[in-house]
Amino acid sequence: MADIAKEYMYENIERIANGILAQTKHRPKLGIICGSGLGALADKVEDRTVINYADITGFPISTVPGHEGKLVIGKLGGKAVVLMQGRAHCYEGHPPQKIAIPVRTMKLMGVETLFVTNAAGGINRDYKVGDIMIMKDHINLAGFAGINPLVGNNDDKFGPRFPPMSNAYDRKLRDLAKSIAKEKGFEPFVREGVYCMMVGPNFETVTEARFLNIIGVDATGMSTVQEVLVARHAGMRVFGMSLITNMVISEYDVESVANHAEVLETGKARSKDLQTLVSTLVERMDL
Ligand SMILES: O=P(O)(O)O[C@H]1O[C@H](CO)[C@@H](O)[C@H]1O
Ligand SMILES: Nc1nc2[nH]cnc2c(=O)[nH]1
Repeated sequence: MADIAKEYMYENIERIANGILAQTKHRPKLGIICGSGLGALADKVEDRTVINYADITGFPISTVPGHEGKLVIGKLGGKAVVLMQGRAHCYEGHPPQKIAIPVRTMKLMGVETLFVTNAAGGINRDYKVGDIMIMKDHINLAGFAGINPLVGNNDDKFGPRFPPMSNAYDRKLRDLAKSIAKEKGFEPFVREGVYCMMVGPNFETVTEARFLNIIGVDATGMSTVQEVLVARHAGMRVFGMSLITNMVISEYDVESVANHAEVLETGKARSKDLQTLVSTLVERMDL
């Protein structure tokens, strides 16, 4: 089996993690990854240290609008957090093992729980643009094609060779999020469902949309799953939310098409509610 490239090795990730910790007084146990257009949550982080990904040697950089590329470390809901304002994606040319770097860095910084958020296209026909989907499970469709960050030599220091994935999304956190949604009057637009990762960067064809619907997918995107695989491999607790920024077109000959500008617009429109959900969850969860 091929050796792991130096940049993905434990010692390198440890170096990155220690370098970040040396720049902040905070010792976060919670990590949050903000998806397309959802980085405004960083404005709620107090007493913060901000580091550009570009200044962290070895960190994957995002080239996509709506992904600021900043690591924000500080206090949210009274708890120390490390928040990623934007993420890198495989379709930008990063190998999946590179997508693993930020999650493993957080783990070696002491993070035990990871929140992931993303913008996603609605596949479930009952969903509407602006709905927030609590992630119950995922399908790693990219993994079916061999794109999986856990492929290659396994370093047991990161986690076991064969990690289970049947309970990837923490049930207690999902229940807490649902009860907060009820209390805040968000129930009409908060769902729970299954996310599927496509590699992208193209949006889906009509037949792909129909296929995803048939196999039980509720929403689809081009990220998140790889981060969750790495986090669960490392024994981290995971919670995820998708903002439905558009409905994936599942009828032939429809004139309108999916586009990233619409994704960012919806992000802006619903981002306050998403921020409220996340920050209240952070405030109330055990860490
Ligand atoms: O998953 P996030 O990073 O939120 O972004 C989603 O939005 C972009 C497409 O508009 C893709 O990058 C897709 O994955
Ligand atoms: N694959 C995919 N990713 C998205 N991200 C936001 N919207 C979409 C979508 O419709 N499809």
